[in-house]
Amino acid sequence: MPIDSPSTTIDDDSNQTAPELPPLPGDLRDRLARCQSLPSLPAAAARVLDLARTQEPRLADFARAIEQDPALTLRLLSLANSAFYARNGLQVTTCTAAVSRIGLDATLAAAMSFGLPRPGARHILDYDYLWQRAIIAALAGQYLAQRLSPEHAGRVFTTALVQDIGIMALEAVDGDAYCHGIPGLRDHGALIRAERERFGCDHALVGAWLAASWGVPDHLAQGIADSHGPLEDHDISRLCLRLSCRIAEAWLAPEPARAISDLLHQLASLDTLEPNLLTGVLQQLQERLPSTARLFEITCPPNIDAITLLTEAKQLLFEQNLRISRHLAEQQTKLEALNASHVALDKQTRTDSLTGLANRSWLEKLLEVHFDIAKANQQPLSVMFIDLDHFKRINDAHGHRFGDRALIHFAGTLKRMVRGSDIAGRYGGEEFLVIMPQTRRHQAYVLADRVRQQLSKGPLAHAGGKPVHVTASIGIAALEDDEFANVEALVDAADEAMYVIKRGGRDGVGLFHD
Ligand SMILES: Nc1nc2c(ncn2[C@@H]2O[C@H](COP(=O)(O)OP(=O)(O)OP(=O)(O)O)[C@@H](O)[C@H]2O)c(=O)[nH]1
Repeated sequence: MPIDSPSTTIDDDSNQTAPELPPLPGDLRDRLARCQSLPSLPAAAARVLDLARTQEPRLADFARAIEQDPALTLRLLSLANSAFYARNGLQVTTCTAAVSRIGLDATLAAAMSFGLPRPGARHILDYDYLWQRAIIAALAGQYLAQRLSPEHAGRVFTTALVQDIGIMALEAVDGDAYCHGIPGLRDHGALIRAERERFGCDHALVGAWLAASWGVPDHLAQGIADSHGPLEDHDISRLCLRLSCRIAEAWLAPEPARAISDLLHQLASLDTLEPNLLTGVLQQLQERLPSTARLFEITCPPNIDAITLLTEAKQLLFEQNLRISRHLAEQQTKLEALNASHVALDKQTRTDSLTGLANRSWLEKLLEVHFDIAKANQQPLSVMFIDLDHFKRINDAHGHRFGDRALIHFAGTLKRMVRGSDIAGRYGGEEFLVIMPQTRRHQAYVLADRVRQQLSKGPLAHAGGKPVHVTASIGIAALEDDEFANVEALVDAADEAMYVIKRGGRDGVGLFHD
């Protein structure tokens, strides 16, 4: 029920059973129960609450209960005659008319807040700040709820107004120790953390316990207990309440524009809220805070121009986003550089450092993959095992470095001769392996013989101006008849075919099986 629409019920669903409140830590509950100076309700407010709990409360009964307390009556009359409620300009003079005009939720809120401790010398805590926070949250929450869930606007107003009564209770129970043990009231997040560390729970739960002990409707106590939850909540009245205290904190922050910009940033990720809603809330606060502060007899919170505040906040948010995207771009560049070095590193671990061909472990990994593919798709796959002949003699005759150059030269020749889909690698020493996917043994044979002929055609290198010829023994095995259980068997077969050639006099190509 919105605060400005009179009704004789507190809230449409106020009689629904709310979930039970989480229990207070045992020792704190005992201390609260023993404490003589907890905030209490004036008798008139207690009677208003009693009436609110009855099945069908009547307007006249409320008015009679309030009339018992002249100060509360005066407060209600001024509320009903304030600019917000007296839109038609007519003044009300009786309690019944006042209750009828402002609605029962606002009546309840006024009655409850009337009994709460006021700013004064007795308190160490900044009660001015607490009260300012309370009325800003109440107005903000009410505005939000009127737009998002009008039937809950009254409830949100009342709950937001009294959501921090737990702070008053903790001050009463723990005195100076509490006031000096907390980091102040202005950073609510830090306050909550300090309370949880000190008492095992925060003031929201204590406030809910206190409100329940006054006999408030269950939903009100539950609302107080829920008030510190995250903004990501699809329950609209909870969201309005939680957002209301964040708005209050931002309005009262030393740098409101920065605080609102942080809030805008948080709201950007919520799909439940339209960003423009915040503009309306801030304008509403600017308009209504002075009169509401007068009604509650507290110092008026700073008068901030809503439009300027939002413009500054959006500018700060824009600058912050710009900083974030610059930072992201820098991170991205770093990541790319890291990836590039990783790729380079990875390439190093895959290639043979002398020839630049695939090394043995990479060859084996690739062969595993091609072997599985060929088996699964019943495709041919051939491997060629090449062993250069009498290589020891080359090294012995011309030196190891010359041998190295010969190996590099052969690797280059081999790479140029194989197809793009083939993989040529150095298996070890003067041994090379070529993997030929989708290649039948007779096709592999043609390539192998071409390699052999290429070696015999021209010298592999020159030593002292003289050509140095190298021949090769080549063995081929093919996965055509499904006879090889694994890659090792296939490579062994090619190796065996190569050895047949070696034993037969070298410089030739042999097929496994032949
Ligand atoms: N220069 C050079 N020589 C290598 C390298 N790896 C292996 N070798 C040499 O290759 C030769 C292989 O000798 P063997 O296994 O006896 O075979 P081979 O002399 O080629 O004779 P067959 O294989 O029987 O024809 C050895 O002398 C190795 O030192 C290398 O990276 N660089």
